[in-house]
Amino acid sequence: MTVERSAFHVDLRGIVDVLSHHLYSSPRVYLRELVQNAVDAITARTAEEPDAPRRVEITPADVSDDGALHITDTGIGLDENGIRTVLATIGGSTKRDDLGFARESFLGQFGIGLLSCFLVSDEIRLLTRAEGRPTLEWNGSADGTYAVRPADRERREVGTEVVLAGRSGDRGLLETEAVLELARQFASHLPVELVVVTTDGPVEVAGQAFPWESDDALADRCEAELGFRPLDSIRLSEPAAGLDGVAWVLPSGGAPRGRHRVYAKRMLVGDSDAGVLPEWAFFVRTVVDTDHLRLTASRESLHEDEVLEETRDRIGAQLRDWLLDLVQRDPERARVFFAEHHLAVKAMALQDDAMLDILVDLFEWETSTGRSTLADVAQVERVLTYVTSVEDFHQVAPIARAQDLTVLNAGYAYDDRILARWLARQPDVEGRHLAPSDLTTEFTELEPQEEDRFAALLDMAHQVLARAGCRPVARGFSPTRLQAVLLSNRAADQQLDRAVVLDRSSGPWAAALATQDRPQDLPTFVLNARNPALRRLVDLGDEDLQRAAVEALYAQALYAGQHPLRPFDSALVARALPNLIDLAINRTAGDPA
Ligand SMILES: Nc1ncnc2c1ncn2[C@@H]1O[C@H](COP(=O)(O)OP(=O)(O)OP(=O)(O)O)[C@@H](O)[C@H]1O
Repeated sequence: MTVERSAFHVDLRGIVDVLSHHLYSSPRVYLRELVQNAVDAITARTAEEPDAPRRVEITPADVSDDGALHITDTGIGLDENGIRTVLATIGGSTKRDDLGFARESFLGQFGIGLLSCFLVSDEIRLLTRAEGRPTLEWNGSADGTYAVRPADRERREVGTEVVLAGRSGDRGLLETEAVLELARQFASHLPVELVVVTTDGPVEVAGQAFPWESDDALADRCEAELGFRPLDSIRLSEPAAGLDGVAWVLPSGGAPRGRHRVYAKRMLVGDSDAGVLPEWAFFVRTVVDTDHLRLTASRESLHEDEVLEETRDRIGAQLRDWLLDLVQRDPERARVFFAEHHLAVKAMALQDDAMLDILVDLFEWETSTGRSTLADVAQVERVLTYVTSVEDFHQVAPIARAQDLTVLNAGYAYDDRILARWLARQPDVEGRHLAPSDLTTEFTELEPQEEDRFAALLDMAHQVLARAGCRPVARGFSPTRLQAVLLSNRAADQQLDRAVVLDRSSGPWAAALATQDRPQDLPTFVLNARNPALRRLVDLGDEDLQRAAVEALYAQALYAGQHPLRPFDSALVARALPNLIDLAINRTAGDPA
């Protein structure tokens, strides 16, 4: 039996629906697709006829006589055979070679771009004339039908005109304001003459130079294009990807400013970095143009392949080289860069030894004895003691400081991995990871008699610190010269309340106590009942002095643990020491007020 083969029927509405909802991010892309087809047609024509005009003209729907958008080009045009092969076939394109590979010189290749016009219009009319041929009209409808016939009027010039009638009540994207905005966004760097006809006359849109092609200073161009003054401008070039560009270093590491601009053959791809940058390079904003990197079918991003991966690595190397050079050339600016962008530098240092060396020499880490570079710490300490969480650092810093021990805070992103990498390369330095319990296990409960002795001071602390959101308690701990510490809730629970919690978890009151609200998130302010000065303060019973002292002790505990200050804390820290000094002077002068 012979099997009859049939052609697929295509539900064009279904395809347009897929395009609009799953391929393109917005119907706005219709204009980019039309301009891109016009430019490709001009490229094809000028390959054979170098002196042919290179002109595209767009007449928005609100300006034209017939209320439709017109886009006219001086490109190669299509003959009847061309129309029937490419415009009658979804996926048909003249921009692939005989083996089906995309031709380098064209922006298009997939044979679907024209369909994006159905996102804004139910009908596409195309009038086209190839060299030495009559003008033909192709009429495509969103219901999936099309017709080809000789045009009513002959085009004078070789080229193509596409006409979009739009949809009634929904022509906004075809009108002047949107057309100008879209043309400027996508096409301002295209190497053709592109004119938008407006009621005020023609507006020239394309032909603009990229920042690296113009005579303006790159920093000025950054301000004009992306809206910030960069810390530095880095020229990027990667011939294998036909890539040229500039990376502008953000002046601060805070909220992202400006967006990237990635162009392919001078047409805007999008405002993400499109995979051109390594993920650690979040300290730059780039404008790049690539000739060889492949686009995805939506043309809104670059195709992730080996060439893109290699390009990303090379661009990463260029950014690293810039920083290595900056350190030599302008150490002060390098320092500013480090202060703002240390996260990015740390991410780089994880992959790159030269960057790690720079980080070790320049980056100042938080330690219990002040800020210090790893290189400086290593000069005095053979054993590098560190903690791997910021919270742990707040717990151990005051105690370590009281014992003259330098503990490094490796609690921020990448820190522990960087330390491990660095230590692995330092035969003379040993790393010691410190758990808070290694330093702070000895908070002992007070005897009942001692508790009574401290009760009044604790009452005072409750009053003074009511708005500080902490729980004052008195315990005995070492070293005795440390007067008070502020422990976060987690550490406090682990170290102070274990006995209490155990008590509560058994016995007749256990169930009731288990449900009783405890101030779970409050840090604990622990006064050291063994400290001689505190014992005297308690015994003096001088309320004014106790109040001033409690504030100063709390301020000192905040500072020693390098806790972040909330508004209440800042106000308290600002007044605590002056109050104490006033009090001391008044007392010495014999004025008890
Ligand atoms: N302005 C034009 N001048 C000449 N030919 C055109 C024009 N517009 C479209 N064509 C022809 O129609 C074909 C299909 O266009 P379409 O935009 O759908 O796909 P493409 O540009 O080939 O690929 P892509 O989907 O990547 O854009 C093109 O390959 C080209 O041959």
